[in-house]
Amino acid sequence: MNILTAAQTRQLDQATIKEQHTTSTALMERAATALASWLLRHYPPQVAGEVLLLCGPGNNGGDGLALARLLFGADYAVRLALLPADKYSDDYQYNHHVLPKTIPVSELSAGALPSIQPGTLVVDALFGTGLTRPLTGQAAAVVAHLNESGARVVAVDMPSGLLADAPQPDPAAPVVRATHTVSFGLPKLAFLLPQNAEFVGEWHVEDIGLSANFIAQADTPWHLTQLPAATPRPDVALPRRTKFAYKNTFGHALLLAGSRGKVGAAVLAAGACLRGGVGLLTVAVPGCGYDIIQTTRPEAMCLADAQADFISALPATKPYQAIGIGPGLGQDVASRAVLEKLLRETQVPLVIDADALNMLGEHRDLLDLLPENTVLTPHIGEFARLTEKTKDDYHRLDLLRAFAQQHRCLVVLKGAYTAVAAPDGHVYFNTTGNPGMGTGGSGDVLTGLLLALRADQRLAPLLAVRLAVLAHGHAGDLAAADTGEAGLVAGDLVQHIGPALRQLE
Ligand SMILES: NC(=O)C1=CN([C@@H]2O[C@H](COP(=O)(O)OP(=O)(O)OC[C@H]3O[C@@H](n4cnc5c(N)ncnc54)[C@H](OP(=O)(O)O)[C@@H]3O)[C@@H](O)[C@H]2O)[C@H](O)CC1
Ligand SMILES: [K+]
Repeated sequence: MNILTAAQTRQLDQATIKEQHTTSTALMERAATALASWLLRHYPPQVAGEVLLLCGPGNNGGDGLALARLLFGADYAVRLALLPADKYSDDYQYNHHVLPKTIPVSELSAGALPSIQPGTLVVDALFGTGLTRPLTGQAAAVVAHLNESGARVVAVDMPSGLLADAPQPDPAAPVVRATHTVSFGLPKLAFLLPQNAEFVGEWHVEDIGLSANFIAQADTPWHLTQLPAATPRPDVALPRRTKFAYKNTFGHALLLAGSRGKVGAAVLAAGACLRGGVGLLTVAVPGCGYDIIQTTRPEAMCLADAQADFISALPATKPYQAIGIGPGLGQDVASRAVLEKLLRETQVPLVIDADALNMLGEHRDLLDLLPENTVLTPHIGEFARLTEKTKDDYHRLDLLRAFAQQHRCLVVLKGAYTAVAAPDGHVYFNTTGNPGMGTGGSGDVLTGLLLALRADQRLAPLLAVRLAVLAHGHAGDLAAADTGEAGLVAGDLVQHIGPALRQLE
């Protein structure tokens, strides 16, 4: 699924109107109907109490006016407060004209701020994708008043004051802190960035029949990776295994991992690789890890390094279709020499994680040795060590795209919406997973899963990476359903990889 800019959503409206021979007024009615049905599901009249709708002068406000009419018809207690402006959109004026006369309407003029009780449910229909500059004056005063009220806020399309696809020019300008943001057709880029979470709240997307063709062919570097069942046009799926598939199809992977006190990372990554469907797995660990791997992962073959505490030698890399290095590796200079030798010696698909990433960060010259389509899996801190300190999440996305293009690699930037950047600069935001996965070893599991799918000879590099990230998050969601988010441990992820992958077929 593509993610569009604010400007593209306006073109999407026009494309929909033309393609479906409908009108903007009818499209607004679809939006309002979707909003009303969302509210009926999440805040039915007896739960909502009084609903106060704050409406701006454009089509965001128009959505609010149309919604007020529908809620009023559904027996909600509705009150309106309108922001005065020197011009109003046509669809705003239409919905203002057809508003039931018995709905109380006040004006958000200078000094007259609406009374908002903590129990009031506020609908923020002040500004949406038409916002072009920071809020000032009366609009800013209303938003500040709303944020202080402690009321539950449902934002229409965007929390007012936030731009859909760019950083705030004035961080001091007020932005609505919404409990929920309900948008149409597809999420905005702003919804996927951690710095905006306090304003967006929990985001939802309602289908209002917007032109799927326009969305599909829109020119954008931003995309979503969704479960096949979650989208009418799945663009990632795991091919089913044919009867005559055999071990070589699914590859022989080598995992270089572990050091004294961190052999568990190797155990977790190995387990994930095996559960991820790899044909054969060989795990190279320091001497201290040999018995541990052989005992905990009998399905894997094991190579013990001559050194007891860390990996000091690179095994022969020829027999493998993919090689992973990093989980629990430690920072010993001998292990760094192994990484450098691996980079110099092989063109086999690589997955580089954790300590091995930090080694690349400290020795940037090694980046020039990365084979094409190498997979790097930094979290935000590791990415900063690979590039530079970033001023905000948008700047980090620019750096991410530039890095992937410069080094022709696939970068998995781990976070709430893990972003996969491809060598062509396109970015795919993952939509599965939960905060319970912020637990030790979760990254080791992802590395193992990435290694398994990169060893799968049927999968192109980008598809393998998107599927691994999707399955990892989905395994986390399946596991959290059993253990709860707090109780989730990385081993639970390994246990749920099989069921997660089955839902991607
Ligand atoms: N397909 C869809 O997603 C649909 C979306 N709909 C809704 O339409 C809005 C977008 O409506 P639009 O009229 O383009 O703009 P807004 O309502 O967001 O803003 C209204 C005007 O406010 C002015 N503006 C911009 N920034 C500020 C500011 N900081 N302070 C004051 N005023 C501001 C701006 O006009 P200017 O000429 O002053 O720039 C805006 O035009 C979308 O969000 C959805 O809610 C459709 O209803 C259904 C389909
Ligand atoms: K809004």
